[in-house]
Amino acid sequence: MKKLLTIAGTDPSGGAGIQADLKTFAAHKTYGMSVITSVVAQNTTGVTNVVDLSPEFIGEQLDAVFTDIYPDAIKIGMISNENIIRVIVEKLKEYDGKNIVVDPVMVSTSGNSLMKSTATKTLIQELLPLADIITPNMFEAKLLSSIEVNNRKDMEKAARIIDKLIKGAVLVKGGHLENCADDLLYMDGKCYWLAGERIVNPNTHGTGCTLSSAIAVNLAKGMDILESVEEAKEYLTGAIKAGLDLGKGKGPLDHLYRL
Ligand SMILES: Nc1ncnc2c1ncn2[C@@H]1O[C@H](COP(=O)(O)OP(=O)(O)O)[C@@H](O)[C@H]1O
Ligand SMILES: Cc1ncc(COP(=O)(O)OP(=O)(O)O)c(N)n1
Repeated sequence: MKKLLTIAGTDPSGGAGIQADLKTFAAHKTYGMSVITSVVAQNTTGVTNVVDLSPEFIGEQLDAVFTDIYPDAIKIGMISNENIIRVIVEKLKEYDGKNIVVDPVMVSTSGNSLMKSTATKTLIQELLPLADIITPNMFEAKLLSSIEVNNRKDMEKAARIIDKLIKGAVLVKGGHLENCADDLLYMDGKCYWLAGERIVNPNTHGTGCTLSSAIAVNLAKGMDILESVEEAKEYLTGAIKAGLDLGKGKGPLDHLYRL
C-alpha cells in the first residue's frame, strides 16, 4: 500500500486542511499520515482563530513519521510563518522527501489569511524549489508572480514567471475563472490546459486541498505529473458533482463518492 503524508493545518468541520487530505488518501486506498502545522477554528462559514504549533514540535512530528514509515509522497498545505517553513525544509532535506506537492495556501475562500504576508519570500526561496509541483490558485499566482491574474492569458503569463522560481511544474488553478473551471499546467516550457466544466454548486470548501492531495496520491502510485493532475482533476470534479450539502456556508465535498 502506498504511504502518503500531509503537512498542513486542521479543519474541525472536516472540509479542508488535514481532514480533507486524509479523506482523499483513504478514498484512493492509500495509507494516510499527518503532521499538523496549525490548529484552526473554522467551519463552512469561515475561520475564527488560528493557533500555530511551535516549529520545534512540528520538527518532532516530522521525525516521528520519517524515522518510522517513509512516505511515498508528501502534500504540503497551510504553513503560517517563516519558522515553520524553515523546519519543514530542514526535515525534507534531512530525510530526502520524495514526490513533494506544495499547495501554497495563503487565504481561505472566506477571506481569512492563513499565511503571514512576510512568509512569502521564505516560501519562494526555500520551500518551492523542493517541490515537484506547486498548485497556486489565481490569487496565490498573483502574489507569487507579482502580476495581476484575472483571466486565462494572465494565468499563462504568471505560470511562466513562477516557473523560473522553481524546479518542478506549476498548476495555476482556475476555480475563480468565470464560466469554466479550467486549470493550467505549465511544465518543461509548455502549457497544458485542463478543461473543467464549472459545476453549479456553492459547496466547494476544500477543493484546493483535495486536488493537491489527489495529485500526491497519483505521484506515489508512479504516474507522471500530467497524468497525476488529470486523474486528480477528474476525482475532484466527481467529488463536487456528488452534491453533498452540509453546513450553513460553503459546504465540503463528498470525498467518498467513488466507494
Ligand atoms: N464550481 C466549480 N466547478 C468545477 N470545478 C471547480 C469549481 N470550483 C473550483 N473548481 C476546481 O477546484 C480546484 C481548486 O480550484 P480553486 O478554487 O481555484 O483553488 P482554491 O481552493 O485553492 O482556492 C480547481 O481544479 C478548480 O478548477
Ligand atoms: C487548514 C486549512 N488549509 C487550507 C485551507 C484552504 O483550503 P482550500 O482547499 O483552498 O479551500 P477553501 O477553504 O479555499 O475552500 C483551509 N481553509 N484550511
